[in-house]
Amino acid sequence: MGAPFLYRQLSYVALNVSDLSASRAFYSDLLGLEVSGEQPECVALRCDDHAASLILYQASEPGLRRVGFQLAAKAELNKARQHFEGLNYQVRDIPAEELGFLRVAEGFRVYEPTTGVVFEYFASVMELGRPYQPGLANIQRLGHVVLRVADIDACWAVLERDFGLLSSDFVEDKAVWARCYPNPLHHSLALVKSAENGLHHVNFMVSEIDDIGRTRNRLLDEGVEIVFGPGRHKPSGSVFLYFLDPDGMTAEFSFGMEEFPVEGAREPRMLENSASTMDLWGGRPKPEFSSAGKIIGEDAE
Ligand SMILES: CC(C)c1ccc(C(=O)O)c(O)c1O
Ligand SMILES: [Fe+2]
Repeated sequence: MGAPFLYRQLSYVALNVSDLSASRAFYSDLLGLEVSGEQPECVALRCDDHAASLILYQASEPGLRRVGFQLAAKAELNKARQHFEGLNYQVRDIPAEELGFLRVAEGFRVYEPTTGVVFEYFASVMELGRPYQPGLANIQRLGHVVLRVADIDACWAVLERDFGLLSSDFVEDKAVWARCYPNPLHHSLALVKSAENGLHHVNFMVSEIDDIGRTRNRLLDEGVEIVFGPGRHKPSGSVFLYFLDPDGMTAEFSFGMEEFPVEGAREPRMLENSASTMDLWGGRPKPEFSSAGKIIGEDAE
């Protein structure tokens, strides 16, 4: 069956944070994202020419609030809406009072039923006049978001069937890396089997391998905890570094990623469930790796 609607890209990730000014400082002053919008209870930051790559909301508990996907065209947004309505999903318009801050023309939100993650869809999002200027690190773009999921088979069945994601690789009963067709990136979203649902990590892609090493040293100097890496992932081939944000949520910088053609893409590979699939260089994550961040469900927003 063909794709139910066409994606463009993972546009932004929204996190709840327990201390907005500490997280704002971490993502802007330490990582190099640029503050692109601010309200009393939330801050938008960007790492490309669009208005927001990461949105931070002051809240009592840290966690994943929402993921925002840009679709390929307005016609695809209409198609997606009809698709979800046809499947009896509750489709909610983005509230009018939020459109200005998000700088999107229109869109809607749906809940992924197995995890409660809010998916937001829009087609038209504002590009800012002044290009994003990488500062501390050459961040290219928001890369991907990964979820911890208790029932990985059920979650993947829904994401593939209803949300139109394609698998690029998987480890049976352990992980799925998924792309949003026809975006070429190996994955924009991934699932890792865990005891309970939650945020696993948010990834930012850098354009120079030196940014991985330099970031490691800069973050160590600033007392930030590195929890895994530097290393190289087998699935996408990227070189990675994971570290903790002020709430203990995990962020990743990565360099390089396999890209898929629109037509004639290779089949998803079934990869071995082994430490070297996650790090070909033989590293091991610390226990704090991907341990913080709940999924903020419908009632909490
Ligand atoms: C360890 C995590 C789940 C992981 C594994 C592989 C890749 C990749 O191939 O790019 C990741 O980005 C990950 O975050
Ligand atoms: Fe990742």
